[in-house]
Amino acid sequence: MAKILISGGEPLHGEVAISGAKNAVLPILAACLLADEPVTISNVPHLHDVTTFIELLGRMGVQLVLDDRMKIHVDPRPISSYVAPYDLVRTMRASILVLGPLVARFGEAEVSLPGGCAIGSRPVDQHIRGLQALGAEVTVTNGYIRARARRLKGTRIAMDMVTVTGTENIMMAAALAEGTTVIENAAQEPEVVDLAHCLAAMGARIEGVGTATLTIHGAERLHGAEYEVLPDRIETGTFLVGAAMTGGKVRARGARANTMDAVLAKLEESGAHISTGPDWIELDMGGRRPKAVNIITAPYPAFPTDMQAQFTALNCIAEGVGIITETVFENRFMHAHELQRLGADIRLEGNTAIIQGVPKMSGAPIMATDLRASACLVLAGLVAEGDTTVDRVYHIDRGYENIEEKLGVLGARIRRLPS
Ligand SMILES: CC(=O)N[C@H]1[C@@H](OP(=O)(O)OP(=O)(O)OC[C@H]2O[C@@H](n3ccc(=O)[nH]c3=O)[C@H](O)[C@@H]2O)O[C@H](CO)[C@@H](O)[C@@H]1O
Ligand SMILES: C=C(OP(=O)(O)O)C(=O)O
Repeated sequence: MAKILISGGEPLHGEVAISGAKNAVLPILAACLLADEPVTISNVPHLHDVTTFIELLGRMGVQLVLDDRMKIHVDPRPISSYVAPYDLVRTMRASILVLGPLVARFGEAEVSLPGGCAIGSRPVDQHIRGLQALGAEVTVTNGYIRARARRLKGTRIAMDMVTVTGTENIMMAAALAEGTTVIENAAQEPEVVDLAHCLAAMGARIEGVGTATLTIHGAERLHGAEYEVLPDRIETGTFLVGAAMTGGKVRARGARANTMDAVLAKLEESGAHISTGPDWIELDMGGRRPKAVNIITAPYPAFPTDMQAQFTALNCIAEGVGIITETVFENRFMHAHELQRLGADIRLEGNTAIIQGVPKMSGAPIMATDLRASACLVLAGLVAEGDTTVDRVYHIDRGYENIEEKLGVLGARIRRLPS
């Protein structure tokens, strides 16, 4: 298994190009199933999850052509199968996103239940309930969700909790339903907004985009479109935290500050100077050690759970005590034990981590357990004295494009050790 080796101690300096957002491109790829013409998506990040989604659509018979500028041309017309099999779904939960589009456009879908993962149990009951409310007949047998419908019918759906992919699945299904659907308690994440904009480019009519109430007027058909995926706010945040932890100065190019208010506020609170432009964010730490920050994760626009691990790493070497409470997933502190191996002082109490910053950590072999945990461990390696090797880095490749190259350009001493 490939590992990443980091020799800590170098501050990050320079400019880094931000890739398209994983959590936007995956639902947008699923949305292509709704169109009756080809869709072209640009700013597609080179990620393992994207490759998996391409494989999933390809197995269904969808024609995908990737050009060298990270554009994908998706032609859904040759589709011949409506199945998302277990072997792909188990490696990428986002495969559940094909459920709504398949049943809305083709009247049937068979998608493996994703099951739990390292960060929590992650049920999909809201996806199923939403589709049932739209009139689909849904059964769950032998580990598969099977959904059928002649034509979905618009209705009012109040989600029990804010769910990102749940909102996306229902929004996509409703885009081809008969009549109007209202989703209450909808997720407001920028990636949900990006999907709504893509659907609009395909001819969907959606009101309330970016709010907790979405009104979707179902269309008879959705047509082809060209759409550019928004920049990844979590990748951006990860590099900025790296700069803050190492006392450096980094400009994230192709980043959108207006999707990152909660994260940028916490970085400022930690002592960073932040400046922004229409498509860039610069963080200058001026060689200072960060101050500890308290964080409570919650759905957008509050602080994102996908940045929790990175700020846990920051608090480890910060001045003072930082308290981090995770409210979205029940088991998202697996990185804490690995950080302790580097010398971090972390006490876990249920869904809260109490972190007493230490002046220095020391390198050690550590193991990644999930995507953001691996990013957090790499960040910790940047400041730990000596060598840190992060094992199981396949997790990081799910959501970060060339992370070691990008950090290398910023001055980090980092390289991938082949398996
Ligand atoms: C591909 C993608 O976009 N992934 C993101 C998405 O995941 P994902 O969409 O899977 O996460 P959700 O927003 O659905 O999960 C939020 C909470 O709701 C619970 N829940 C969700 C659905 C459901 O039917 N029943 C239920 O109980 C989950 O277990 C979790 O506790 O949003 C998460 C929360 O911002 C992010 O961490 C993930 O990076
Ligand atoms: C949890 C994440 O992704 P996924 O929902 O794809 O597992 C993430 O991006 O941090």
